Amino acid sequence: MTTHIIDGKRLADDLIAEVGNEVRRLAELGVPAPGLAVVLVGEDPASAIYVRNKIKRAQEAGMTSIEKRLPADCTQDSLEAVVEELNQRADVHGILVQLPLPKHLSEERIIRLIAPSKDVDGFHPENVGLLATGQATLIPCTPLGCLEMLQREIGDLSGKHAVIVGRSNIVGKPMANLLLQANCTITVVHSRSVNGKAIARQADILVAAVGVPELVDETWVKPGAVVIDVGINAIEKAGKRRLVGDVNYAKVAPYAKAITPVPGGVGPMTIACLMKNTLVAAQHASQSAR
Ligand SMILES: NC(=O)C1=CN([C@@H]2O[C@H](COP(=O)(O)OP(=O)(O)OC[C@H]3O[C@@H](n4cnc5c(N)ncnc54)[C@H](OP(=O)(O)O)[C@@H]3O)[C@@H](O)[C@H]2O)C=CC1
Ligand SMILES: Nc1nc(=O)c2c([nH]1)NC[C@@H]1CN(c3ccc(C(=O)N[C@@H](CCC(=O)O)C(=O)O)cc3)C=[N+]21
Repeated sequence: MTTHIIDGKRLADDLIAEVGNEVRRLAELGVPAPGLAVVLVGEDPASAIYVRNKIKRAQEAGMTSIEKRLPADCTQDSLEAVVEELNQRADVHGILVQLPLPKHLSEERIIRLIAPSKDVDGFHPENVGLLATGQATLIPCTPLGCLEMLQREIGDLSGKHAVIVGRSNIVGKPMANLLLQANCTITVVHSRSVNGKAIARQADILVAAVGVPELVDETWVKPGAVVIDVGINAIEKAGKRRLVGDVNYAKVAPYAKAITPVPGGVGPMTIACLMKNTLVAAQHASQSAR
């Protein structure tokens, strides 16, 4: 069996080029460039890299971007003031607050404060509810990127058994909702599941979003399954820092019909979907201004 390696980097480049074309088309009609604001609290180096990537990709797509940095020890009030200012700004169409926040800050309160129409992460309870009822326009970027890759790989997903390992609000739960809407049969496995591995082995589509480096090996995978590895874990190997997923790629790849690599899989698609969501938010803003 030859395994298809799903090239998330190339798909992301294509998607960003498409978004860029639409941004330029709108500019010719006099629609202002979509604006993305990224808020980063603290100095976490990994977060800083993602934020830099997001800003670079926004520029590639012809969007404006602004970065707001706050110190790790900032107050809840000062962070809320930043979000409120961004909510008011007409040139900002998308707001992303990089998570996780330092422990002393309330993520829930910050997410609720972001205007739902600018919530390009799709984390506001209003957008979560719209997703759950099949009415969403702003869908969480990571699950959206995974769905796009699955549809390109498989086509119609109807009737496929999808097992999602992980039930976080940012990946596992919205992934389950999206795949349910795509007519998959869904099972969600988490840390309290009994024999999650045996359940995973029944999957036609296996999505790993666990945050445990290389947890999923070949004993979790039915031969011929399509495997999506959401995990991004920095580990030390032979004295060097390296990124690995939640899937043991070398062990799983020979059995999978198709698999996403790390890096170069879900990560770049997440950022491309963020650009797509920012465009969608800007289009809505220009329609409601008319
Ligand atoms: N590529 C991208 O763009 C993104 C990548 N990520 C990466 O994806 C991974 C998951 O992120 P996120 O969802 O935020 O992580 P969380 O830590 O929020 O959630 C992890 C989930 O995995 C479950 N879990 C933990 N250990 C096991 C286990 N041994 N067996 C079964 N389930 C387990 C937890 O269960 P319980 O709920 O019971 O605790 C939890 O539901 C991370 O590696 C993260 O870095 C995240 C976001 C975007
Ligand atoms: N509000 C919020 N929204 C998020 O979407 C969000 C977040 N907070 N916090 C952190 C996680 C993580 N995340 C990644 C995005 C892109 C890559 C990415 O581009 N990865 C590249 C390589 C990156 C590298 O080399 O370090 C790849 O996998 O090929 C990774 C991880 C978004 N997240």
